[in-house]
Amino acid sequence: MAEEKPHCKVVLANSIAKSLLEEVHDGLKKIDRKPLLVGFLSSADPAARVYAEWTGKTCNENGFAFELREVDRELLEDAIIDANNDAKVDGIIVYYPIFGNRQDQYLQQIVDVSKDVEGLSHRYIFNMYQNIRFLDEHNQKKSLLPCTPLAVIKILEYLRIYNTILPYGNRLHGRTVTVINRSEVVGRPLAALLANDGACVYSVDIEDVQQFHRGEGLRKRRHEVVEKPGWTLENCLPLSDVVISGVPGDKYKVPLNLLREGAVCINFSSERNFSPEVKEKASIYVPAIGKVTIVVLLRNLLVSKR
Ligand SMILES: NC(=O)C1=CN([C@@H]2O[C@H](COP(=O)(O)OP(=O)(O)OC[C@H]3O[C@@H](n4cnc5c(N)ncnc54)[C@H](O)[C@@H]3O)[C@@H](O)[C@H]2O)C=CC1
Ligand SMILES: Nc1nc(=O)c2c([nH]1)NC[C@@H]1CN(c3ccc(C(=O)N[C@@H](CCC(=O)O)C(=O)O)cc3)C=[N+]21
Repeated sequence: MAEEKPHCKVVLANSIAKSLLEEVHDGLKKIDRKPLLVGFLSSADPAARVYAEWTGKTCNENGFAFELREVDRELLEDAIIDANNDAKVDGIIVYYPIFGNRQDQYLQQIVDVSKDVEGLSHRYIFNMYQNIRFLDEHNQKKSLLPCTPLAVIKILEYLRIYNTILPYGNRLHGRTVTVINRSEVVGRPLAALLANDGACVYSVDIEDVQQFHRGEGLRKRRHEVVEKPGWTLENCLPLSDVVISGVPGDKYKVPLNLLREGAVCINFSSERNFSPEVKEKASIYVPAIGKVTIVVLLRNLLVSKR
């Protein structure tokens, strides 16, 4: 008998973005004018330009104004300060990499917290790692989460990896997730967020493997990190219900032979980290997430205005 096609469901970012956009449209109705998002492009990275162009398109199609300011990187600091002080500007995003070193982190912190839609201001990142979910003591103002990690979470919610039978904050209890990338903008915050929600997370970078977890019975209030000396993907992948990969460059491929049968695979790299054969083994495959990230950006802008 001929073999049937593999039963992998490929979920595209577009369908997930659509359900989030409805929420954004509802939020827009509650404010009296068209919000203005300003993007600063001083990066030579082609991915940054493409991302900026998509952001503009998504804004225009959904009732936001977007202004792209292309400035020389030496003038960027003052340009950000001007936007901070301009009451007409509701949100600011600065595209990276610019200098590709610690100066980028310095510039990131120049953006006023109230206009930071990317959620990378120190205050937001601190709250995230500490598992503090609100900015005020009355739990009225939500602390923003970094866009790309939050986009991944929205995808996991959409895919029902988050179990809504469990209380909010513990909905990943029992899930094991591998995150391949530990950058300060995506991989490390993502591992922390998933672990704060109850998952056992293996965070893999080019050097080593770390485990992020709230401990047996989720007794801890926030995640702890332990080194896994000698561990590699060979140890993590066979244990993982979900594999999230974001390795830059077109050389890298996740070793599919190590994947658990029926794993959920998500790629956030600009390049495909999973070869097409992933569909032979995965139950769900999400090949790219950029469109969701942009909608989360708009959602963050609205949340910060509340
Ligand atoms: N879809 C989206 O919304 C977004 C996508 N990206 C994309 O994600 C990718 C990563 O971006 P960043 O985190 O900013 O990059 P980065 O260069 O700062 O970090 C790369 C990470 O991957 C790890 N890595 C590299 N080679 C590896 C290997 N062979 N095995 C295991 N780990 C390895 C590094 O150790 C590091 O932790 C890029 O392609 C970028 O364009 C970035 C931001 C948002
Ligand atoms: N401040 C800042 N924040 C960023 O988030 C940021 C940045 N700077 N600089 C540039 C990188 C790059 N980046 C991507 C966005 C979407 C896709 C992506 O996955 N896009 C398509 C995939 C395209 C394809 O089909 O190959 C999609 O989701 O449909 C990739 C990469 C965000 N970045």
